[in-house]
Amino acid sequence: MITVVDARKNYGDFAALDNVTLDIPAGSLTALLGPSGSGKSTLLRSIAGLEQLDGGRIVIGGRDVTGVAPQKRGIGFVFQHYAAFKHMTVRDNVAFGLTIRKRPKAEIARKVDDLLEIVGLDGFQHRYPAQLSGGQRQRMALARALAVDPEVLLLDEPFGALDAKVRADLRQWLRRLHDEVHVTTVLVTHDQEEALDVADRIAVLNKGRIEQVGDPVTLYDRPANDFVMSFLGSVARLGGQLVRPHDIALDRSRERAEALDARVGGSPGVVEAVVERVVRLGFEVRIDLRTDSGVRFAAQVTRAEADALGLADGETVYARATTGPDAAELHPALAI
Ligand SMILES: Nc1ncnc2c1ncn2[C@@H]1O[C@H](COP(=O)(O)OP(=O)(O)OP(=O)(O)O)[C@@H](O)[C@H]1O
Repeated sequence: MITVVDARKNYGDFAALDNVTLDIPAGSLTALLGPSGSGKSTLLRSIAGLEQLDGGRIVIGGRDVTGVAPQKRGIGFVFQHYAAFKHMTVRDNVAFGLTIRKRPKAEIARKVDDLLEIVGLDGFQHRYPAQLSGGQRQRMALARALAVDPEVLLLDEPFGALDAKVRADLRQWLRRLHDEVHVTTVLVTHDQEEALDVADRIAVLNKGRIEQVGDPVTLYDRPANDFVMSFLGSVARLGGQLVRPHDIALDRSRERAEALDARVGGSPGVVEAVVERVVRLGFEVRIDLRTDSGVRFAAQVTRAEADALGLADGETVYARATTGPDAAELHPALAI
């Protein structure tokens, strides 16, 4: 378990961390998610001891490490841009932490072989970092960080420099690795899809403060505020209220829309809009809409629903939210 208590970090007058308190459970894979400049890296680097806090405490596994040097905190760290010794082979890079700790040669050899297998790099022992792809280098960096059996693994946008496909593959791989190795892992990312996909807990940061902490489903379904809601996925503003595009239903008849809407507590009401565009996204269909007053929003429906509506550009529809703030439990009843 990592506990951050009232952490403060200032750069001049600017509070990069503004009294952050956070518990990171042992064995979890926790994502620190937030926009650029929200303080994610500062928090991660403070846990690592690479930044000194101006106030507050960091406790790792029951030990207050606030004033402890980074190399004595029992952490492994992986950065966005791999930091490897270019003149050393993959094997020697992974072995580095063990070699400087003067561990017996046989133990090092066994451990490095095991780790290279876990990260899918067996057969690459004798290559140099320049002979690896970006994704392979990041996996090597992970093996190196894991070699010294850290209590905590800290990852700062480890896949940030890679292209989208490799990135998606590596996060699946990280999830499986974590299920195997179970080391308490903290991942910094600004990508909500990455956080929702890989983490079992997410802490959402904004302007040096924590907005909400929870598991992905809770954060997505019950965001604490508008910031968390918009940051965790696309949203539409319907009658002044934020609604997810797939929580909007469309009707051609105002009467029917109003009758169904009356059953949703706290709903923003029925909004008349004109179809600007119908975009087929495989199984789902996005319908771009515009109200009389020029407000644009999108609804996302299944293909079957879109076909039943038979919408074309320029037609008028009546939009309503299928979930309201006080009536989430009504949602299934409305799926008619
Ligand atoms: N050494 C520094 N000196 C001055 N300001 C800094 C320093 N390091 C970070 N900051 C500021 O602190 C704030 C938080 O930075 P941090 O790197 O933690 O953000 P982040 O959420 O990780 O953003 P990104 O996703 O862009 O890396 C930013 O406004 C940044 O400009």
